[in-house]
Amino acid sequence: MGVEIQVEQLTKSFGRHAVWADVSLTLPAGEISVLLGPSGTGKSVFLKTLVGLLRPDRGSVWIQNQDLPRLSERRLYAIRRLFGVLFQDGALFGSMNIYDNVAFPLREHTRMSESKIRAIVGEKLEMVGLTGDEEKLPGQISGGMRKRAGLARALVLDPQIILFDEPDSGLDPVRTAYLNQLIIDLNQQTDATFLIVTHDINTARTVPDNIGLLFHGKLAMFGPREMLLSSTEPVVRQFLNAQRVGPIGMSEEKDASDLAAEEASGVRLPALPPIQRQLRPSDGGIRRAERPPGFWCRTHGVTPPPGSFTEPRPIQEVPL
Ligand SMILES: Nc1ncnc2c1ncn2[C@@H]1O[C@H](COP(=O)(O)OP(=O)(O)OP(=O)(O)O)[C@@H](O)[C@H]1O
Repeated sequence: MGVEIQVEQLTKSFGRHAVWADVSLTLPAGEISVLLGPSGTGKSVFLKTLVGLLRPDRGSVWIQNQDLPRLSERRLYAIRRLFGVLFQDGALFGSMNIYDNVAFPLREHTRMSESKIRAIVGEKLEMVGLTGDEEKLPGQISGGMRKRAGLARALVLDPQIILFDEPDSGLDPVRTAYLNQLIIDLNQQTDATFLIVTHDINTARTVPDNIGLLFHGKLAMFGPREMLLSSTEPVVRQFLNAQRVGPIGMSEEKDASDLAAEEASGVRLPALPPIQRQLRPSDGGIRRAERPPGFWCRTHGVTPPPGSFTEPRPIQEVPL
């Protein structure tokens, strides 16, 4: 079972550059959360701060009653064992084949025998669909395969928290769809706590249990998927619907005159699109964190946009 992460008033800057301030949120144990935000708002910095690779200026990251930023290097090292991290490019060692890359954390952090290591590496490679590719070097496989190899490596120590930094960057829509299904299936199998940084709005709308949005140095909103997808808060609405009209401009925040001009021109955001059903495990089972479609809206008296939660239409086969 995954563990809860409680972030309180977290603040990070580099010199005079404030990245974000007073970020507070709880990543519920075993649930999938997505973190969104315009480029440069500090999503990767947030992941690195969670795992203790960067120290915040102030604030707390509570995991199992321990406040990460206050831990000694030795205790931090121990608690990092709870984490698996999938970095953007898979972060594989170019000179090692896929097998050795995936075996690396086991050889570094455990005293397991090579036969035990072989069993675990084989199991994780099978989970991500890379059985048979053990001997290949990272340079000999596609970007999508490198991501999956990076994921297998992130899984070998059976982490209770998995952080994904843009798992879908550089992938075509079909491979992104496969990866999203893999993420849902992995969450069902491991019950770990997932946090995914992504720019892919379709991923954000269909995969997570919770969504967070960083904007202009603050956490604009964090909460259940249906809460954000039905929100009319301007920043959330603009970002989750990938629109130009709204407070977010090309260089992050529009200035007052741009916003006033937009207002005067009478352009309005289009109606909220329907909320799609959340992606489900491929074996037809359920994830522990899964809720029935529309559950949050119903229990909070929110009327979802028309057409929400309808069953996807079966694809009609057209005779050639
Ligand atoms: N080690 C560092 N030293 C100084 N500044 C840094 C460091 N790491 C990140 N930054 C700065 O912090 C800001 C946030 O960077 P980050 O990579 O977290 O953004 P992001 O939201 O993940 O962006 P993108 O969506 O484009 O990947 C950027 O301005 C970046 O230059």
